[in-house]
Amino acid sequence: MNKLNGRILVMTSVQQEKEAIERGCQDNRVDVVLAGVGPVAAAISTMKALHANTYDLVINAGIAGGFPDRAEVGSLVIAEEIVCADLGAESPEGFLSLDELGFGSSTRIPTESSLVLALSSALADTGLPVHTAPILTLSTVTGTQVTADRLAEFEPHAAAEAMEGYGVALAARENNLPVLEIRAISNAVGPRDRGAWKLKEALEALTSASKVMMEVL
Ligand SMILES: O=C(O)c1cccc(C(=O)CC[C@H]2O[C@@H](n3cnc4c(=O)[nH]cnc43)[C@H](O)[C@@H]2O)c1
Repeated sequence: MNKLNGRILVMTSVQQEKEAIERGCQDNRVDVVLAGVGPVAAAISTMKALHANTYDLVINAGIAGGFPDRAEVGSLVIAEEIVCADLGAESPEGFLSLDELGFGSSTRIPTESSLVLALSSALADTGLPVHTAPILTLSTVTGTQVTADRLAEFEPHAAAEAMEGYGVALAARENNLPVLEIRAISNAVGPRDRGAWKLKEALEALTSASKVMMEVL
């Protein structure tokens, strides 16, 4: 696969994630920028970064919750699609996305499939556990089994949830740029147990993924 000829913007929500990524990718083609937490902060920060400099690819990278039996703690998930999972309306029949409500603004943004394939096979070749699946974006971290089950049913193939992907992807789309989302799983999606989050393992996986990313892109 040809290496990407151009500059890469990596958006990450918190400083620990930024540092983990920078440890893995010391490459002058790459800027790692703090997005803040949540889709709105991420969209605004990404737009600002894209106005300040010229880039050819936008990546959202960080830690995430993994759906049990779909992505284990310590594994990596590469988004084949970025799905905004809480923008819409509740109804007695279940959640209705913005698309279903007919507002015409898609809550699903595809990622760059050739890069997803190249990156996931390179990560698998290095022995890192990697899944390719939709990643959900939510404004609220799931903290109950009821919500976890609802989301797992809403998007049966989603492997992870995080809080920034959709915001970053909207800004990339607005600038006609391809987007990727790469997440290292720190915790299971389910009843809140912040003490059980494996931050060190997830941040190490993020560093390993960043090294491979720079070899591939
Ligand atoms: O407390 C720390 O030391 C620390 C170190 C690194 C990262 C954090 C974060 O809290 C990052 C928040 C970031 O992580 C994503 N995330 C992680 N797990 C989930 C989840 O289960 N559901 C949704 N989002 C998750 C999210 O993108 C946050 O922005 C703390």
